Amino acid sequence: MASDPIVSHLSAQPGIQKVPSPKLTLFLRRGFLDAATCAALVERIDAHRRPSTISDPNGDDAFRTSETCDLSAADPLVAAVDAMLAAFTGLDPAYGEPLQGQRYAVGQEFKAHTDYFEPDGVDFERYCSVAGNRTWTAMVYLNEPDAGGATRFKAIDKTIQPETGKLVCWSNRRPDGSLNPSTLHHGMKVRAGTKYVITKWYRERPWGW
Ligand SMILES: O=C(O)CCC(=O)C(=O)O
Ligand SMILES: [Fe+2]
Repeated sequence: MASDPIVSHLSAQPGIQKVPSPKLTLFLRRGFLDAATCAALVERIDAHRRPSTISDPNGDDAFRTSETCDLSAADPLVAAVDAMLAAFTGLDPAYGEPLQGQRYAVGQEFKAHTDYFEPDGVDFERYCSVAGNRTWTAMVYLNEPDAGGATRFKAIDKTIQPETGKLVCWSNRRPDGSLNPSTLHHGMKVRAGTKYVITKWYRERPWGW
């Protein structure tokens, strides 16, 4: 099979680490953002947060208990970070959803989920009719909570610890293009301190704004 150009692009980036797994295409890059940029993003998240939501509600009101911040693309810092993510991943910025921040206080989490939308889910049309499903996820930890808050990929038994500025990115699809359930991941409960991340999701087609 022809190699995925995004995987080739990512593999060539300085400082990149590929997590060895036949099940999942997952990369890490420590120090992707510097501490000052992370701190500036944390300030924005603190100022503009709202309760996080989920698609395809499953009856568990405690499934995602964090708060979310829609970061403004008109903010030069946000635009610069967005451009860095596109350049680093090789993904077309036109295919990206608006950058979001997530904040987890003690006890908050995002239980095991996949970032793609289930094609047979009630919310599929609503979220995917224009831009298609999510292809790649890029996430950057903005700080280090005092305890807890790791991201766990159960299917490959890999737990990633938050570290200021560390980028995690993965394909939500298998090499043949099918949705990959092995991307199941859990933003684990923060036990002490507060956790901040930014998340960027890319789609199959342009986002449309
Ligand atoms: O906070 C984390 O570690 C994971 C966040 C996540 O999976 C998401 O926002 O989709
Ligand atoms: Fe996720």
